[in-house]
Amino acid sequence: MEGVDHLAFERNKAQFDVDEMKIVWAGSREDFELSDRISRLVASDPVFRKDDRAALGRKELFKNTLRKAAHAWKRVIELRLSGEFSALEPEAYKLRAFVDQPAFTDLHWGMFVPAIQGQGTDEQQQKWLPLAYRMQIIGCYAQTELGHGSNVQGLETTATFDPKTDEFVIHSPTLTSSKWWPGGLGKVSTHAVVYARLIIDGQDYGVHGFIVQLRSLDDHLPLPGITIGDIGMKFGNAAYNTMDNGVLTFDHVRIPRNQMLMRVSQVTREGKYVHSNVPRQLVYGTMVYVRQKIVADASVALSRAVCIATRYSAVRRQFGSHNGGLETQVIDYKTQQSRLFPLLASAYAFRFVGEWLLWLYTDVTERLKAKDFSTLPEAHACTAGLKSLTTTATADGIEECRKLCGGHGYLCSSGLPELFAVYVPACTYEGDNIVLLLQVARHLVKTVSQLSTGNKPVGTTAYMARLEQLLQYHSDVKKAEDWLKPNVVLEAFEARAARMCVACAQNLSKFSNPEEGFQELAADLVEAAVAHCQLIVVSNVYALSLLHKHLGDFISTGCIDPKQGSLANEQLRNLYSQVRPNAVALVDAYNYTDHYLGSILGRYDGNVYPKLYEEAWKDPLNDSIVPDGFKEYIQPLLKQQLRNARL
Ligand SMILES: CC/C=C\C/C=C\C/C=C\C/C=C\CC/C=C/C(=O)SCCNC(=O)CCNC(=O)[C@H](O)C(C)(C)COP(=O)(O)OP(=O)(O)OC[C@H]1O[C@@H](n2cnc3c(N)ncnc32)[C@H](O)[C@@H]1OP(=O)(O)O
Ligand SMILES: Cc1cc2nc3c(=O)[nH]c(=O)nc-3n(C[C@H](O)[C@H](O)[C@H](O)COP(=O)(O)OP(=O)(O)OC[C@H]3O[C@@H](n4cnc5c(N)ncnc54)[C@H](O)[C@@H]3O)c2cc1C
Repeated sequence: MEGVDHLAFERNKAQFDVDEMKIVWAGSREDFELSDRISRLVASDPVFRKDDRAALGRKELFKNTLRKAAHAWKRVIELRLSGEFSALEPEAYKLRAFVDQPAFTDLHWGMFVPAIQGQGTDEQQQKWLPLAYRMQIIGCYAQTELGHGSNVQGLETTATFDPKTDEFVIHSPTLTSSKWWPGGLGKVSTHAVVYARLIIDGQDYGVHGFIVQLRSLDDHLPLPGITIGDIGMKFGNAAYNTMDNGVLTFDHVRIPRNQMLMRVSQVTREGKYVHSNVPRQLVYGTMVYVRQKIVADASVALSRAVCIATRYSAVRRQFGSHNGGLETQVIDYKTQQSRLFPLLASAYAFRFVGEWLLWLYTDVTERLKAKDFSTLPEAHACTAGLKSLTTTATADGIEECRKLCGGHGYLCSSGLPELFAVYVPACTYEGDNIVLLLQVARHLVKTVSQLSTGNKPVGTTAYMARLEQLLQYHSDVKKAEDWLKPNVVLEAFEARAARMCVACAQNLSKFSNPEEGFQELAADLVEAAVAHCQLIVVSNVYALSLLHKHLGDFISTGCIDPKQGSLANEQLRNLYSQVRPNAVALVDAYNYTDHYLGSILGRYDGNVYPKLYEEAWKDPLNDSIVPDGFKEYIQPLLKQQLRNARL
């Protein structure tokens, strides 16, 4: 019934202050109040309706996205929201809070602006950023090509310096050098940061970033030498098809020398290449920035799915009725809890590790300003590893939440299919997850190999300094509740990660060619990297469910024995019982509006069945009782069969 809270009985079980937890989840009271204000404004603004997307064709869908993005920008200005979040929050988040679907603004604010901020000189920032902030130009990040994405050093687009005219000639020498995938490129962006091989006097200096105008600011037509378009439909119906991922080729396009991003390296008027004594990898800085953002993004996406699945699991009853009484809530089944509650814990764990990663990123950014590159390897390994870990867990978690909702989870009106389709490319963009884990493995193997040189490991690898102790370690857990002690859990995870890393390093040492060994052992190295990244994220409930899931590692590395493994599982069940009365309150703390969730199963009031039934009739297929095509194709067949039967 309208207005009745069908989940009130669940909310009354909460054993903590939900309003306080809302502040914890938002990060601060100010951020809670601002995000609460924006989400309610968006929910009440008809421009931001989301329930029509499944029925729109690609062109209508895209046009609608442009309309939303323009309206969102106008509202951000009207409400003077610009700059209100913490200094590090670009406009992207305010716009994303309004538009809540992939749009060109993600790349303008999330990559084009940060690339200029991170790799542009002060003069270049002074020239280009005001234009970008006022959206007088719209930018994208054009790095990936048809033939290369993971292998950035394999990019083929060239930027050849012409000393006669003091220009770079940007060119696509091969079909595979076509820029391919950049979001916002296909139909909207007027400019791009283009990654190309710097060529001076025939010498190749590797990949650098260049600001290139793509379209006229008058009529939006492609400039001479530019061929540009959309790469076509992607996975899912609406999903990422609200984004114009594009294809772009250059036919000897000329740009002024001062449009090469020159904070890291410079080219003088005479054509001399100057590489200031900074790591060449700073050219990858934008990717590091977005990877750390993606970790926070994972907690948002996973919490949306968990919110839907938790509320619906409390509403859904199946089996268990005695003497005509109520059937059992599916959230009371231990199997449902063992699948759902670790995801609930993961959403919180990823939220908190995302805050820590933002601190690490901010710290390394400050150090870079002081030419202190000491924590750059740690920042690269942590952003790469946690981006990989959290996006894989979130993509798998959203799919698990769909399954936790049974048949109704497969309806678009559950919100889960769309959430999955929009989210899954996160395992690929900003770095394929396996490629990134191999980066972490390189860092770990290097750390282990340097232990003998007296190089003290720091940061997230500091536990490697206690290698001798960790290699002798065996858990002294005697009873289930011992697994509730944080240090007991932490030591088990440290020992597992250390032993898996050392085993890889020892096996690598058997190869005369280290690169050959690395390739041969890549699968083991990835598992060691996952163990290290999980150690970073570990928190009680999240940790024990991981320990149970990866029990084989813990036992095969000798950290724990089967009995201790079963005690961990027993403790996990006890924890599920403690989470159970708080489950609905824990997802209420995300403070998502029904509009933002876009899910009938996840409605705050739990009024699922009447709304599911009501929604079904809105489907265009129900516009007519007899569907188009029936009389044309099926009825003649039926009548013919009937005639045949009478003969
Ligand atoms: C609102 C939106 C705002 C923000 C985003 C918010 C949320 C997220 C939501 C949505 C995201 C929005 C849109 C997504 C759009 C997607 C965009 C893209 O996909 S952009 C393209 C991304 N492409 C990649 O990630 C490519 C992956 N490949 C690489 O990074 C490199 O090729 C690789 C690191 C794999 C190899 O590089 P290479 O130069 O060959 O180095 P090598 O492996 O030899 O290592 C040499 C040396 O360098 C160190 N190193 C490598 N990378 C880095 C780095 N980034 N930083 C620091 N150091 C690095 C490496 O460790 C090694 O060191 P040692 O020599 O061993 O010491
Ligand atoms: C939705 C979406 C949006 C995107 N937006 C942008 C954008 O705005 N700008 C941009 O520049 N790019 C963008 N990209 C491109 C994206 O960055 C690349 O697709 C990504 O980096 C993966 O590279 P790839 O496609 O070359 O994959 P590949 O590297 O070809 O991966 C294919 C397979 O090879 C494996 N593999 C590759 N190398 C190794 C190795 N050394 N060892 C072991 N296995 C390996 C991978 O694990 C994977 O299984 C986007 C992509 C998507 C899907």
